[in-house]
Amino acid sequence: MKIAIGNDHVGLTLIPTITDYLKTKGHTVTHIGAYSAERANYPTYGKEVALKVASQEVDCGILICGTGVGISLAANKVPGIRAVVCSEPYTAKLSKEHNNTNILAFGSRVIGPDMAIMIVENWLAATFEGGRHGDRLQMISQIEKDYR
Ligand SMILES: O=C[C@H](O)[C@H](O)[C@H](O)COP(=O)(O)O
Repeated sequence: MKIAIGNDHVGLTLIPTITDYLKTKGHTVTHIGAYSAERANYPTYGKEVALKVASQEVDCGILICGTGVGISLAANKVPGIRAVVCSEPYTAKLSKEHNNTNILAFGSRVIGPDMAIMIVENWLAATFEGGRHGDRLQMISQIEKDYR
C-alpha cells in the first residue's frame, strides 16, 4: 500500500518505529512532517496527509501528535476524510470494519512504540464490512455536503 505519514514535533518520536515497521511489511511510505523537535503546528501536517488521502494519491494515512487529537481534528476537516484516534487495537480494527476510516491517528504522549505497532497492524489488516455500515457512512457524507 501507499501510506502517507505525518506528525508534529511531539509525534516525531514515534516516526522511526512506525516507518520502519511499514517498510518492513512492504508498504511505500511518504513522510510529511515536522522533522525536528522544534515546536510545530499539527494542523499543517494533518491537512497535508488528509489531502493526499482524499485525492487518492495514497491509500491511507497515519498521523501522530501528542495525543492524536489535534492532528486528527485537522484531517477530519478535509471532505472525504474519516480519521480516528486510537489508543488500543480493538478500536482501530472496528474503526475500519464499521467506519471505513482512512486515517489512523495516535499520540506519542499516550502510547509507546509496541502499542503503536499493534494498533497500526490491526488497522491495516481490517476490512470494511459495508452493508448497514455503508448506509451510515453515506449519512455522514451527506452531513458534509449539507455544510459545504
Ligand atoms: O492535539 C494536539 C497535540 O497533542 C500536540 O502535539 C500538542 O498540543 C503540542 O503541545 P506543545 O506545543 O505544548 O508541545
